[in-house]
Amino acid sequence: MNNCIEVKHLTKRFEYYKKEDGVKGSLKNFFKREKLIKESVNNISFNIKEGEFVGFVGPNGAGKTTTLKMLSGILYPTTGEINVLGYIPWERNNEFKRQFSIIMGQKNQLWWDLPAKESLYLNKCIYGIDDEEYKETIKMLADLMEVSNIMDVQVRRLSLGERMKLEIIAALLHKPKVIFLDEPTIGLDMISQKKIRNFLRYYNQEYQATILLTSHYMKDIEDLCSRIIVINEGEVVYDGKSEDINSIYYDKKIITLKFSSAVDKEILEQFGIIRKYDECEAEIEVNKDDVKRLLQKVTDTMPIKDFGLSDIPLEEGLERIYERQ
Ligand SMILES: Nc1ncnc2c1ncn2[C@@H]1O[C@H](COP(=O)(O)OP(=O)(O)OP(=O)(O)O)[C@@H](O)[C@H]1O
Repeated sequence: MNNCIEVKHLTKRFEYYKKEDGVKGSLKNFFKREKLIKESVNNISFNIKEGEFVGFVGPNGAGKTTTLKMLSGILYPTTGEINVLGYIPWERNNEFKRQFSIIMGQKNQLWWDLPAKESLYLNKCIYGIDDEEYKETIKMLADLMEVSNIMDVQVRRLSLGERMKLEIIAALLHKPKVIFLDEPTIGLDMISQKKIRNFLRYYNQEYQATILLTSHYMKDIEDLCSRIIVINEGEVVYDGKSEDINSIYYDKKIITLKFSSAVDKEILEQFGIIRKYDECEAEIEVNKDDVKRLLQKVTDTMPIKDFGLSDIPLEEGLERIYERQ
């Protein structure tokens, strides 16, 4: 498959001035300003193939949004090259604009005082979508997101989740081939997050859309992205399969136990590493091969009310990657 996004040695350096406190400080700044430089993105390179769904993760301030803004042409890079669908994003070619979308969970594109359907209609006109196609697409997207009944409601009256679903519909009306998603599920409840995840999965598969997703919710990344690019302090520190992030833990599992009466921590320690303990509840890290034998022993000898088995959370592998830097 062809590369749809190519990034080579991309760097973004922001220059700004130190602001001193108070009136005296402002006066001083007026005559002599101290220039500061922030290297938000530092020499990153990666390629993304057509139809890939890639997670772009990193701690706060790592450079994710800055990169997405450069990929969509909102910001110029300081140095480096970007090619998206054969276009240089900051040249803002009209053909390019018709083929991508950027959705930012913290920014609105819908008009606050109008019903959502009017903002959607505005996008129809901007993108020159014909009437029949518009009707069909709106119906299909609104049904999938279950928002047909709120199209007439003024945007300011909608809940955060409802608004986000409509923001996504507005951004996808022109059926973009490339989508940059910056925290689309931020602040949403679990049900809305799941609905949006299902929708994005469907859209990616149905239209072979290429999607680059940033999210601090690891469930979004785990559920949707087979590849993850990790950025930290402006540098790419991992680019590979999501499942390999926790490869160091490949032989580990977590057993969660709930007891009907208190169990001593010392007794549990013989089974593995205690990750959490609270008299009637415990989480123990164990070797995969021992799970069956340990569960048998635990159920035979302890007042078990409930138990569960899970993998080591993705966050832990990511933390190790951040710390390694
Ligand atoms: N216009 C600007 N001027 C100066 N510094 C900036 C500017 N925009 C961003 N930065 C800095 O660049 C760094 C990267 O910011 P960016 O928004 O890309 O991070 P992020 O990875 O998206 O973080 P978060 O997860 O918190 O959204 C931050 O330290 C930020 O303060």
